[in-house]
Amino acid sequence: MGERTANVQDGRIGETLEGLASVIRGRRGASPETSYTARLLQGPEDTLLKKVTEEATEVALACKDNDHDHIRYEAADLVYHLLVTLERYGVTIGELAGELDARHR
Ligand SMILES: N=c1c2ncn([C@@H]3O[C@H](COP(=O)(O)OP(=O)(O)OP(=O)(O)O)[C@@H](O)[C@H]3O)c2ncn1[C@@H]1O[C@H](COP(=O)(O)O)[C@@H](O)[C@H]1O
Repeated sequence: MGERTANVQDGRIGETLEGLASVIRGRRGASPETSYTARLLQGPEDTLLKKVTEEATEVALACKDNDHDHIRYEAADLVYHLLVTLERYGVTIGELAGELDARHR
């Protein structure tokens, strides 16, 4: 089931990431009272940076358990928090793609 879900998404990961990045960008001016994303974007820098570090650790722990569904779940948490981090520091998805493409051999 977990594998199947992942495979269905494979063909449109770019669309998914762009869509999520766009939602996150739109939360720049949202109220921190109603939006977790707005709290991360507008709150203390260290809250966001600590969160993205924690999420990376949670991916590593799920890998150590070799738990497929848990790895996928925590990876999604990490990607979301990474996208919020990129938005906060002004790095676009396009720039990220450019960096990755430039490394492609
Ligand atoms: N993709 C996400 C997303 N992924 C994770 N999270 C939040 O990130 C937090 C993760 O923190 P924790 O790891 O402590 O929470 P947890 O998963 O319950 O805990 P663990 O089991 O991992 O330990 C939770 O509050 C989640 O709700 C997200 N919050 C928002 N989004 C996206 O952002 C959009 C805007 O949402 P608002 O933030 O509500 O504006 C949403 O429509 C979603 O598309």
